[in-house]
Amino acid sequence: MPRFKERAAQPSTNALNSESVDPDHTTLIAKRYLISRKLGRGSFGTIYLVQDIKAAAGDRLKVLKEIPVGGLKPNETVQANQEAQLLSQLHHPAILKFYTSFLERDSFCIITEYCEDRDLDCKLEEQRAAGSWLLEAQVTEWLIQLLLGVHYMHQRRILHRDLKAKNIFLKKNIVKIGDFGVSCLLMGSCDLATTFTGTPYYMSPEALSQQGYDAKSDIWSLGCVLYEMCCLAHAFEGHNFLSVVMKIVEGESPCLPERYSAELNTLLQRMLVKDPGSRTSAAEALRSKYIEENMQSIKHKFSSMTLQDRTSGGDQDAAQILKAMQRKVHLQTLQQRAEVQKMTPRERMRLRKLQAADEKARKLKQLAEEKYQENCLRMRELRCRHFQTVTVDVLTDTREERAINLHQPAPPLDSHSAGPAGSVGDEIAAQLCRPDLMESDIPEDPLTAEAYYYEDGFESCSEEEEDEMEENEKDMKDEDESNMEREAYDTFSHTYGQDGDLEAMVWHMENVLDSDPTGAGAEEIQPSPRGPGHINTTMARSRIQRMREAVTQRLGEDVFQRVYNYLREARRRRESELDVREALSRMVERPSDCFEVDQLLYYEEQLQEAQGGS
Ligand SMILES: Nc1ncnc2c1ncn2[C@@H]1O[C@H](COP(=O)(O)OP(=O)(O)OP(=O)(O)O)[C@@H](O)[C@H]1O
Repeated sequence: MPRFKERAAQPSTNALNSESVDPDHTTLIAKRYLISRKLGRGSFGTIYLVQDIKAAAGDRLKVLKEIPVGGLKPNETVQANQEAQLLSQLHHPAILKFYTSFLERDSFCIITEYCEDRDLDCKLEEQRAAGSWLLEAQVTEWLIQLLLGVHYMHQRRILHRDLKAKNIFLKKNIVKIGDFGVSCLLMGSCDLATTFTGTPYYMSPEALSQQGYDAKSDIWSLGCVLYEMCCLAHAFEGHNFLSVVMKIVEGESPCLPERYSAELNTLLQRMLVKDPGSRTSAAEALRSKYIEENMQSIKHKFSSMTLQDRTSGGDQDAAQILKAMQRKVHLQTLQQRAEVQKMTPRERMRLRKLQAADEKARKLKQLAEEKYQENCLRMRELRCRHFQTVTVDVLTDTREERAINLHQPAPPLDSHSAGPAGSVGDEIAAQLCRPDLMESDIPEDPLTAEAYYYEDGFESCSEEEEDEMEENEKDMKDEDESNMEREAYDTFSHTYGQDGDLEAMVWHMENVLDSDPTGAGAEEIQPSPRGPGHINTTMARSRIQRMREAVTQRLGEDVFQRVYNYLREARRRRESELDVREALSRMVERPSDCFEVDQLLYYEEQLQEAQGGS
């Protein structure tokens, strides 16, 4: 029984069960997310629009994907959290931002960016309904963004496994691929992820014939999306699950209609090559002449759009200057980066240590300055108060007492604090200030504080430590690059809001266009095959259960059971597609409605096999 139904029975305690459960929208999830409304239901869980009350204004709308997981084992949770941590560190304008994930009341929750313009599937449906086509310029613009996003993820060894129009979102005409890397995170085992998350129409021949899944399989799916953008229909259609599978594995790849250029069609053919070894990669596709030429013009278009936005209602010169400054900062960063890359690992490590020391010294100096100012203020106050006391004493004390007060200064504390001819007030103030100094151990003088840190901290790094650190050099370099990307992305998105995506896209296009044209160093790293991995049968079962419920609802309990029993036997007897279609048309009005029953049987078979093999 899925969680949602269980939850509906106890509305007062759950915010995640339906649109109406939390009418006041007052229940906080994970202490920061307020449900605004339900967006839809997917094959794994339900999607909600939420308000992140801890986010900055203007950045509050996010999406919560709630996936019922039942009793996940602790090791499954740990693995999911590690994967989630990795995904949250990725930043690309064409990749739907994955913020975080957590477990809440037996549900695995994922928080992502919200795309108000819905998904590509909806967009294509609108075109179909209006009887119109997408212009090639629009198709190419989206395709380039998709290739950039896929290339970025493949370089980081992350596969999608379920690329389809429904997983591509639109935000102010920028496309964003959702659920990248999420299938493995949910399924625990990547093999099982391919089987249970892939959508048949987009699955590659090698994935369907169980010959493995790699980066090229994602490219096949992207080819299917390209075809769909041009023809508003699936690249491989069929009346039932098996006929679609047969067309993908054995049939001819379709061509684009003549209203699209031969170059775009050639690219499609390269993406739909049956043999994954001969199929194009995202990096190769991005280096093709057709894509490069279009990328140049899209880059100029995006650059001028951001410039225009900033100039509307503002000073054009200022925007030009801002743009030039941005470019300069970008170039300086690249230049500095190039210089750093020329250094030996040891030099780079020293530079890093110096930079870290500089930063700490700067902070200490700032702290010392603040303390210094604070002490000066307190000294002035004390002097002032003492002066008042002395004045009062002068009026009230006896003559002898006055003599002690005025002519016998207190013994100096030490040469440092007493001062050459310190007055009584100075001495008392010094005495009172001293405990502060001893307490913090930070020299009062800002310059001394700076030197103090270098003496104390920097030299304490031994050569052995340096050697050890050198081993981590590559990891740190990768981290640096990823930090740079994140900083660039954060700067773009925080400074320019929606424009940030355009700016970031231009930045990524420039990187691809400026990269070595021979392709050296641009090779995509094949995603690392994971070990056998445990099989998250809970997720697979939950996926099957949800599918069964959805089909039963559509066909009705009785019809579903009849179709299910018939298809199971027919598949076992290997009946021909024609016989199956005829038999199904006697049971239901539209045999195509049984597509998912077929798929369900396939899933059940796969799960049984996986369990037997695990
Ligand atoms: N980040 C998002 N921004 C806006 N709408 C979203 C977002 N994520 C999902 N949706 C919407 O929520 C609904 C369900 O989405 P979800 O991705 O779970 O299901 P799906 O794509 O239909 O199926 P599957 O689970 O097989 O991918 C869809 O209508 C989708 O457009």
